[in-house]
Amino acid sequence: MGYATAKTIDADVIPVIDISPLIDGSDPVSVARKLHSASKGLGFIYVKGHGIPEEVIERAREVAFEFFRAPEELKATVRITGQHRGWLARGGAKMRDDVKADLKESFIWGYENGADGAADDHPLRGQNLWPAAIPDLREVAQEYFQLAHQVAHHLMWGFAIGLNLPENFFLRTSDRPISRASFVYYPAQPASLGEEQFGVGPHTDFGVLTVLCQDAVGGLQVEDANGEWVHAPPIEGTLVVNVGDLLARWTDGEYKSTPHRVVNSSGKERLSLVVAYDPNPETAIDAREVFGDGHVVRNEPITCGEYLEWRFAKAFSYRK
Ligand SMILES: O=C(O)CCC(=O)C(=O)O
Ligand SMILES: [Fe+2]
Repeated sequence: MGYATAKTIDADVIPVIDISPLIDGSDPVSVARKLHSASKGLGFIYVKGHGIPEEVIERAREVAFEFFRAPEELKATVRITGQHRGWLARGGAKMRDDVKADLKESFIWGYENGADGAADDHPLRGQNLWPAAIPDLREVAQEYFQLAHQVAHHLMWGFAIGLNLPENFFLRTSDRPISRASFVYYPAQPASLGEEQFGVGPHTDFGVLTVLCQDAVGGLQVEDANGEWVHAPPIEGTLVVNVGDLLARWTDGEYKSTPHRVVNSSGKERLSLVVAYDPNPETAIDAREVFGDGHVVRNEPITCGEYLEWRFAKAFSYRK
């Protein structure tokens, strides 16, 4: 198989899990068991029954396309800040030092706490930037964020149940979450760009949990247990949720954060809505709290905020 090609997915590798019995409280335990077993596998899950209305997703995609297709001068009015808010132009993200920069562009914003706006108490968050020329973007983006963030909350609740922990275990310090969201735009990628060019290069996600809404175009690939790339094609009505490095660390490797990448060879533009869920920055990521004091940790405890700062500094040239 050539470079950047991938195998067809096997349903056991990335299962589809209906989380509505977790959300409505009718059968949280059976959902939690499925989440637990998927997280110990590849850590990628198609989530259905998530409750985000299709109209909200459609509106978010429309406004995101309006932004990305706008002239550079407009996008430059919200150029990315040191606190990782705003427009990250093509070439601004590199998943490893020895690879080509990603082809994607992103618009990134952070969690806002009602009328107070976004907190400004950590190097990785601060005021959001909204383009004046696209007045709908703010409301539509926030609406999607709130709903996807709620899905992340339900899932964290489910993971805690699956690990036999108190159900609010992962959410004890999440009133000022450092969660952020992005609209991610992948231009069509002609083969002439070469086999080492990716929409987003192979990487694992830094944070606790990622909630991804891909469109119908396809292009996401996940590395399976044999080190082969498998397609994670769009499945209508589902979100793709994946365990990030911090949740893997919190569970001392029991839950897996698996490399993935995007190759958009469709000939069309592709758009993803991404919410990265993380709790308050001071949250201790300490596997002893999960497995008990007697547990010998493989990964030293670290706070969520310290860990993210370290990872962001490595990945984004504008922060160097
Ligand atoms: O757009 C996608 O399908 C994947 C995006 C991704 O991996 C990320 O934003 O971390
Ligand atoms: Fe990712």
